[in-house]
Amino acid sequence: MADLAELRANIDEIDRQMITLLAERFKYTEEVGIYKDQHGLSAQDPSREAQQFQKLALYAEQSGLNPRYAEQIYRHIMDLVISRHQELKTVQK
Ligand SMILES: O=C(O)C(=O)C[C@]1(C(=O)O)C=C[C@@H](O)C=C1
Repeated sequence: MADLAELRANIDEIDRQMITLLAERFKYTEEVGIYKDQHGLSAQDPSREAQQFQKLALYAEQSGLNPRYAEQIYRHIMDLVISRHQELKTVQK
């Protein structure tokens, strides 16, 4: 059994990688938000989300992650993205 410091070092490294990937994901969703604003599209796209949640559940199962955790984490991420897209739409032009 690894000691606590070793376990926490692994967690810290995963957190570093997750933040890097989240920053990258939010850069792309920012571009999507600008595109949606310019083309008069809704901030939220439920059919796209349904496809994503299906894939996320599969990835979670394949990785041994509780699919409900994946769903809750991504629901929160997407809600943040939707809020940002709504904000982009209300910016004075
Ligand atoms: O793909 C889009 O249309 C997005 O706005 C991105 C995103 C996402 O974070 O993946 C966010 C909100 C939408 O409801 C669907 C997906």
